[in-house]
Amino acid sequence: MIKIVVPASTSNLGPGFDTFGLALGLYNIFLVERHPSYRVCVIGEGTHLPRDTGNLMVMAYRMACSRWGVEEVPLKVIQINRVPTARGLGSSATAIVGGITACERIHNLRKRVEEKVEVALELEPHPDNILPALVGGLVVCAKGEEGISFVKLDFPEDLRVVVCVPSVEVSTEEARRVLRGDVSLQDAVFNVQRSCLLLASLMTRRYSLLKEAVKDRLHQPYRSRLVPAMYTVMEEAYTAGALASFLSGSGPTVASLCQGNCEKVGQAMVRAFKKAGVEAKYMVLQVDREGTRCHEDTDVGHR
Ligand SMILES: Nc1ncnc2c1ncn2[C@@H]1O[C@H](COP(=O)(O)OP(=O)(O)O)[C@@H](O)[C@H]1O
Ligand SMILES: N[C@@H](CCOP(=O)(O)O)C(=O)O
Repeated sequence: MIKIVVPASTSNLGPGFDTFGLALGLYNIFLVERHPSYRVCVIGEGTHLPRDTGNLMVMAYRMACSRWGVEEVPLKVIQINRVPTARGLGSSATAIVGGITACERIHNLRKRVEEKVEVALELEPHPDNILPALVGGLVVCAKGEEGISFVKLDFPEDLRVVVCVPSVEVSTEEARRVLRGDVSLQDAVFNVQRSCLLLASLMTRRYSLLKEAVKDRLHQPYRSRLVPAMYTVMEEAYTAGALASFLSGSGPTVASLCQGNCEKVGQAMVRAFKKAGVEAKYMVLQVDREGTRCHEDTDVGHR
């Protein structure tokens, strides 16, 4: 049996829509072995997920087999999910990366990251969760005619990510539908300035700049109507001592970067959601620096 461990991720980080992704120390585990027919068992988050070839992990496995010219063998998959689904924490990316990695391992292939991303993009058109799930850390990515370009950066060790996960689900598909197809030059410039400022302030540890650097005009304003009290939750996070606060991926989770005050920030965000009538929970997470890892023929413990 092969154990594939894939990290969650928070993407966009405010202004870097479809560009920035950060791997988180929260994991989905996929236990995989050859089997006479496809079988999927889901433990933990997402017990509603398909148990057959309609499961995204299996779809990704089959897609990778077909693109890489190997004959698929049916799999038994046990998913141990810790990443909440449809909350903006890259759950779907874990499934896609899990399936592609399963193909690589079962069929003894060694593929470059770029080759895996190429397959992944057929199932999820934005690379900003796929890449951190694969390689870990803070990833900057760009999709071009020649394929994917990316750089993995060292995220400051002293920062934690406090995620506040509301009980409501928002599918990424729906959260992309509410966006505008065109943007003004002013808004484009606003986001370019802040995306660059965000990277510069993280790389030089100028944390006082982060609050301005995570502002966004391309997606958060439109998504705020899908996420009750979104801006109030961010404001309360700042009042409690957060350095930065933004919508995690397409939401509805709100993520805050903190150097201290993590519990205080988490509790403040939960209270703000509650005031708007929405139950929520928070988690204080480290950044994952390794990305996807595999253990073969191991005695399978629950990480
Ligand atoms: N852990 C998972 N395993 C299998 N399929 C998943 C998983 N997480 C999400 N999916 C599939 O991906 C689809 C899209 O999920 P999405 O709304 O993008 O969630 P997220 O924001 O958590 O990535 C879901 O409808 C579901 O079918
Ligand atoms: N850049 C994408 C990220 C979606 O992430 P998810 O975790 O919500 O699937 C977007 O903003 O749509």
